[in-house]
Amino acid sequence: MTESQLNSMGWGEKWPAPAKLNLMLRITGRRQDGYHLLQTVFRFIDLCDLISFDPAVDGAVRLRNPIPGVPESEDLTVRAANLLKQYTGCTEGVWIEIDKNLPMGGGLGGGSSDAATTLLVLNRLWGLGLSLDILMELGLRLGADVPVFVFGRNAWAEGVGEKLTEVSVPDRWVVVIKPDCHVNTRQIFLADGLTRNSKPIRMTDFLAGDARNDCLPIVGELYPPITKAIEALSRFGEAKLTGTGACVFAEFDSEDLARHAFLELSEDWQVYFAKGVDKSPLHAKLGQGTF
Ligand SMILES: C[C@](O)(CO)[C@H](O)COP(=O)(O)OP(=O)(O)OC[C@H]1O[C@@H](n2ccc(N)nc2=O)[C@H](O)[C@@H]1O
Ligand SMILES: Nc1ncnc2c1ncn2[C@@H]1O[C@H](COP(=O)(O)OP(=O)(O)OP(=O)(O)O)[C@@H](O)[C@H]1O
Repeated sequence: MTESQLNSMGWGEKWPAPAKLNLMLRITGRRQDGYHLLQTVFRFIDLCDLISFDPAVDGAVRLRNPIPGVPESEDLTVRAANLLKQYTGCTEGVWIEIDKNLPMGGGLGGGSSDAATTLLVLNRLWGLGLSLDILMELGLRLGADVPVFVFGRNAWAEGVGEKLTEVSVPDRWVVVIKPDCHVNTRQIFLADGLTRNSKPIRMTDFLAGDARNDCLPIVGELYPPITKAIEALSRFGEAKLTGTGACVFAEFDSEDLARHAFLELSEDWQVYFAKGVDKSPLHAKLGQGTF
């Protein structure tokens, strides 16, 4: 096949892997296997990693640019591609290249989103014909945040984050601070002082303003830079923690106010400026066709 034929199929193209924010997060219980039952609202933003795929003739799954500190076989894109091969018996190989823009250990779900993009795009490029439901189920085996990135719409989530209902949240501009620390999600979920018995709420309660994150007290205690970032962002808007952190964010109705906050905070912090979107940029690029 010629290079232009391969490109027209989507090989060699850059596919987005967007970030998510948790607009609220309640921990309502714990399963026998230790995983926590949550209620959360996932909101997509337009900050993205970019991932490209090229055919590999030897049938292996390989990374062109492994992420420092993450062994190639543990990278979530490699695990996602190998899971697809194992599940379907597909014998194809692939070279994966990740332009990493999303901070790691930030609560923006970067690794999970990279995995979801790999599942969806290779399903298309390898012609596997798996449904969105099956891809979400495979995604859940890789991490609790992967299914929503396969789902591709802002969502109210329950279970460990895999029971998803599409929701409409207001269009907003977003400023995100990445404090200078990495939060280990597992450590937070194992912490003694973590609230694990929040009363479940309904979507209408969230829309009426009940939007706390149960991880914040313990995360703030363990990571002082996150408390400082919340204080700094609170000068401009309602500052919240996404997931287990480390990132904190505020939403703005006005682009000008968001830009003002972004510029002021940029002097002292690693800051990102983003726009909330209803649909994952990956799904927008994949279009309506079969997955
Ligand atoms: C905090 C959130 O980001 C909210 O969206 C997610 O719940 C975390 O999702 P994730 O990073 O994909 O998490 P995983 O990679 O599945 O799990 C990391 C570790 O966090 C703990 N974990 C995670 C999710 C969950 N609902 N309960 C848990 O107890 C488990 O100990 C697990 O070993
Ligand atoms: N492609 C990848 N990109 C980023 N991290 C990866 C990747 N593959 C594996 N990882 C591992 O996953 C860990 C968590 O990374 P990630 O960026 O998803 O964190 P996060 O934003 O806190 O995610 P979450 O909100 O889902 O908890 C990293 O520290 C790294 O060890």
